Amino acid sequence: MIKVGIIGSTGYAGAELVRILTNHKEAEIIWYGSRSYKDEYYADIYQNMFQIVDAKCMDENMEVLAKEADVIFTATPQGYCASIINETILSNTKIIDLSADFRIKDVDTYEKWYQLKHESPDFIKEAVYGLCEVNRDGIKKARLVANPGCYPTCSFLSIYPLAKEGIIDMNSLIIDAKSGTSGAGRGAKIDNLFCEVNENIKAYGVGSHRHTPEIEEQLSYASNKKFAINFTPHLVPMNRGILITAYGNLIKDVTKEEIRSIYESYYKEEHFVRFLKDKVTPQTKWVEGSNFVDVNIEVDTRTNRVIMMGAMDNLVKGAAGQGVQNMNLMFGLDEQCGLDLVPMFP
Ligand SMILES: NC(=O)C1=CN([C@@H]2O[C@H](COP(=O)(O)OP(=O)(O)OC[C@H]3O[C@@H](n4cnc5c(N)ncnc54)[C@H](OP(=O)(O)O)[C@@H]3O)[C@@H](O)[C@H]2O)C=CC1
Ligand SMILES: CC(=O)N[C@@H](CCC(=O)OP(=O)(O)O)C(=O)O
Repeated sequence: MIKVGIIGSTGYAGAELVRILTNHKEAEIIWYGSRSYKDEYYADIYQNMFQIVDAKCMDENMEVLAKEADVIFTATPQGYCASIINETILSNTKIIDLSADFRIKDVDTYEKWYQLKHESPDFIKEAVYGLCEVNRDGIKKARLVANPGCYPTCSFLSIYPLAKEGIIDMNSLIIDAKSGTSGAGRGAKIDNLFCEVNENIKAYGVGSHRHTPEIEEQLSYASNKKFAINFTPHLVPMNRGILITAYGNLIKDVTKEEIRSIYESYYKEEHFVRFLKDKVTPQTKWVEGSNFVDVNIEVDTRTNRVIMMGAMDNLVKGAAGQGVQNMNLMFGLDEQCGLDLVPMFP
């Protein structure tokens, strides 16, 4: 059994880790980390876990936890993981960080976009970006995995085959993204109050969202080019889900059928990426509660652009599910272990 500690187990991403790992046959949660609910029963905070989880929350003590746990998930705000990590911890356990602390290789870029001083820049080089579909071999050997961001995961997997094949002008890329409010976490914020979100839709972080450099960096590795994109997220009145619609100018003379066969060849072995049938547009409801990313494309011959679409559950493939997928790889398990989550509908 893999012994798992979760720091931030009372947040939305942490709670989703608890939900998934509770059903994982090879893993056992030994530490429900929380500062605010120390010594309280986890199931008193999340009553959906009544008679399922019979454990109390514990304040984090990384030195002790690192000795007891085989892997620690940090489902904590930006800056936390970088503030606690050290060689002693990493020589005792593995870390899967759900925050952005180790996703961006250039420390100045991280500090500029996150407005935070990075407290452990020495570990950035070692961290493996935990996008299993592209970094499988590195993840298997990693001690520290930077779990990708939710918008970057959905954006990247929707665009990756065309970036890799050099079929679109990367500088022409525009990503329009939408997210449910669980993406903003459980902390009380005026922007996420019912009256602010319900019956409403708005763009935010326009031209300045912190996921922009993460998407650019990962797509630059795929395309082998440096470029700048437009990325505009929107907050929509639903609990879960991310929808991406991306636009790029075609720079090769290819047909839609050829593009479809490229996607099919990239994703035919990828269990969690479902390339949909022609004309079927991805929907957040079709992936809710699951680790799937649904992807499709359309070619607009009138404008010579390809339109790339993706849908995903931000808390599963966008956070906890991807984290567990990484854990499975790091411990030599079947990548799908514990992730046979059938999407719920309606
Ligand atoms: N929500 C989402 O869809 C996604 C989230 N993520 C990332 O996952 C991480 C957690 O996000 P999310 O669950 O949404 O956030 P929440 O605000 O819902 O949860 C944050 C958790 O961190 C704990 N916490 C807060 N401050 C500290 C601190 N200083 N030290 C230790 N623990 C702290 C809180 O618990 P307590 O006060 O009980 O200790 C809480 O459990 C973030 O880095 C986020 O960017 C990534 C992808 C998607
Ligand atoms: C709706 C909403 O507010 N979403 C969050 C992104 C989700 C998240 O937690 O960011 P990471 O994936 O980088 O961890 C935001 O825009 O900041």
